[in-house]
Amino acid sequence: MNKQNLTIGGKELRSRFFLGTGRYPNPFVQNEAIRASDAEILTFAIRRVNLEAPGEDAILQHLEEERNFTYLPNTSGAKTAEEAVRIARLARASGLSDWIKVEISANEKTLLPDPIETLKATETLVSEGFTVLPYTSDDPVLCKRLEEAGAAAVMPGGSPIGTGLGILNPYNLGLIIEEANVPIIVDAGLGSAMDVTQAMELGADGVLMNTPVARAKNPVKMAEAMKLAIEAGRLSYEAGRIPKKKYATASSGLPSFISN
Ligand SMILES: CC(=O)[C@@H](O)[C@H](O)COP(=O)(O)O
Repeated sequence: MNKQNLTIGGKELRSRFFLGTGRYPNPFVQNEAIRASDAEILTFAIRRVNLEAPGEDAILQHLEEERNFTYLPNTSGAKTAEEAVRIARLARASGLSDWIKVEISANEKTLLPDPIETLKATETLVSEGFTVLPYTSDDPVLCKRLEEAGAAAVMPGGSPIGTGLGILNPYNLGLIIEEANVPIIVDAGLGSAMDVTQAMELGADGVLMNTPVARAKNPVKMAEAMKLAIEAGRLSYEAGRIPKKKYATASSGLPSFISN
């Protein structure tokens, strides 16, 4: 079967796995998990990076140099559009990337994204030439507005960051995917390979995860499990599942190519 690669901001990606770099037990495990995930896009909080010398940074210096990663720095910690825009400009000025994950939350308890500030920041950063991937709530109207504002991909949450609760509203997510003309990446709240497969079978173009890999008992094995779940879910989506029915049909009947 012909598998189509994902393209974001004009860049063709071989992997649909977006991986966070925080909270691993140590840099060695982080590196092995990244390798096992086969992720190409790595995200990290800009506020945790030493922007004076990104090459010597504690997070980034451990990443294998031979692999060709695309960095997706994120604005986590920002509480307003103004703060997020300032952080993004700093990251670009220090040579990190002009790809930016807009992440704005004011509520420490839920870390849910602020929809209004997220839209404002997206509009500003798009107008400044950034490739913008906003992390947002799973609201179909808002996701459409972000697409119209020029987001290169839209990233609705499955559930709050770090909860591992999985996809709380598959109905909304299905609508978002159905309506979208840009890639939809499910970002945050996934906990297991089952959640990932569900996201991909709903038709998501990719998933972004950090906690379920970094905090697993064995992050390297979990990174591989998530990679396989992404591939299986995508393949199943492309193959087209059977419709759900209320009553049984004997599966031992004659094949349709004989009975017809
Ligand atoms: C690293 C990052 O960007 C997180 O803020 C992201 O939203 C992932 O969430 P989980 O940690 O729940 O996978």
